[in-house]
Formats: sequence, C-alpha cells, structure tokens
Amino acid sequence: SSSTFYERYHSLEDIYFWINRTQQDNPDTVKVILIGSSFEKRPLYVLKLSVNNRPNKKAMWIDCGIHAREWISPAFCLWFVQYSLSFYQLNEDITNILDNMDVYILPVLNPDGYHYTWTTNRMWRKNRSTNRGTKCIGVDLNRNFDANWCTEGASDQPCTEIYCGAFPESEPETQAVADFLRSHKDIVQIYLSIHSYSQMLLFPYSCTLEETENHSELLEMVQEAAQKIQRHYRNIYTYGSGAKTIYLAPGGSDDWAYKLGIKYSFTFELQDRGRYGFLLPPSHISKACNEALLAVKTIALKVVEKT
Ligand SMILES: NCCCCC[C@@H](C[SeH])C(=O)O
Ligand SMILES: [Zn+2]
Ligand SMILES: [Zn+2]
Repeated sequence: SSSTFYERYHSLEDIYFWINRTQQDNPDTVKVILIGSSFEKRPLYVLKLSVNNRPNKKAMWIDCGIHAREWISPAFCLWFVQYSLSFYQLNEDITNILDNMDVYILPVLNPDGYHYTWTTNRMWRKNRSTNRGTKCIGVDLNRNFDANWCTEGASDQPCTEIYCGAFPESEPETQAVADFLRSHKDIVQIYLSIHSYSQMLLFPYSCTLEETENHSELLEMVQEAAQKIQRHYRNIYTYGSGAKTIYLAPGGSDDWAYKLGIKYSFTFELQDRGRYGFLLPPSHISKACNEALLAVKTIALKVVEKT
C-alpha cells in the first residue's frame, strides 16, 4: 500500500520512477520540469504542483537532498507531494495553501551524491565533481552559492566536507537551482531547503551574524512552527537565524535566495538530535515528515494570510 512506500527510503532509480508515475497519475496537477543536470549528467527534475490556473499565483520552492547522506530529506519531499495530492480538498490547511500557491519541489538536488550513498559510502555529503590538482572529490553545494562565498564557515580545501568549490555556482547542480530561481524570483515567495539532522528551523543569515530586515517576522514564523510541533508531537525543535543557532555557514542556498529577494527563506534540519543522526530508521520517517509538514504548513499559511 502507498503508506509503506512513503515510510521507506528509496534509491535514486526508484525516485526517478516515482517522479514519472506521479506525473502520469496526476496529469492536471503535476508537471515535471527538467532544470538541469548533475556533474555525472543525471537529470535534475522539479515537480510543479498546481491545482488551478488562478492568475498571478505565487509559489513556494522546496528542495531536498542537497546533502547526500541526509536521506530523510528526499523522503520528506516525496511525503509532501503525496500528502498534497491526497489531502487537497480534504485538509483545510493544504487546500488553502494549494489554492493560493503553486509548489515547486526538487526531490534530489544532489543525485550523484545520493546515488553514491546507496552504492559506496553512506556518509557522503558533497556532490561528486572532480577537483583539479587533487584526488579529493566533491563540493559542498550548500557552500557553493553566491552569498559571502567561501568566507568563515566554508573551506577552500577540496578534501574538506565544507569545500566551497572553485568559484560561486561552480557546480552544475548549484547553477541549475540558481538559474531556475532567478527566472522565477518574481513569483517564488517562499524558499525551503530540507536537511538533517538536529531538529532546527533556521532562517538567514548563516553567512554573517547580521540580522535580516525581516528578522523578527521570520523568528515569529519559526517560533510558532516549533511551538506547534512541540504541542502536537511533543518534540523539540530549536529555531533562529543560522549563524546564531547552528554555526557560520556562508554560500548557502537560503542566504542566496533571500538576497535574490525571496524574503521567506528557511533551512530545516529534520530529525533526530543525534541518536541515529543521518541513519534515521525507516520507522521514524512518518513522525519526522509529519513534524516537517506541520512547520511547512505553519509558514506557508502565514504567508498566504499576509498577501
Ligand atoms: N545555509 C546554511 C544554513 C545553516 C547550515 C545548514 C547545515 C545543514 Se547540514 C549545513 O549546510 O551545514
Ligand atoms: Zn545538510
Ligand atoms: Zn545538517
């Protein structure tokens, strides 16, 4: 049954089949957009959820799987699509969101890395691009965006896990996402990047300790989301700007999206807090995804109510 499908982790090949089948099963609501390809020439597919043709509709962007070993992240993107398609017009919150916003979902931003964690090294984080002058492979895609690129919190050493790349947007995966968001920046109102682990709801900036102009608004949004998760699921998520809540991390997709003009930009760190870490068991997928779903709904509804 479908519930077991969404309570399991899936190989990259399975996810590509799922993308195709989801579009075929929902031809009026789901469109598949090829936004580019990875270093090893795997396709980067975005699913566009659109339930109506309301003029001037805004949009929300959710990307998963930028870091290969964070398997709960792609699992959440699949979960979110399934929930949206199954509960539209049944659940009031998702109906309200989808009536007002299209949703662009990129289930696996780093397919080469994800594939590598299934075949070779479960703990791989970066992409799989080759770096001149060294045997070391991979760039940390969440340090490769053009936002205070390669300053403190990233490294210019290719053998490190936080290698920023040869230059901003040096990686094909980063370019594909940045190009798509640049060409859709007037309609994308919310940017969400899904990671694990440590149960945090973060917003810009991570590249500096400076606060955004809408810092208090973003803080209120993640605070309310964390409170709802605590109330409904008895689980604790910390929240705040990335630099203050987790660590300095320049070149991140959320900071870049914010500077592009997407003022509601967030990075979620899903379950858990370290007991299993990146190796979260499949039996925990449902609760982790429901917690993340509640946070997405809280934020999206607040933006819908504002506009
Ligand atoms: N854009 C940086 C948000 C804060 C850091 C997020 C974590 C996720 Se694993 C990281 O990229 O190190
Ligand atoms: Zn991550
Ligand atoms: Zn993380």
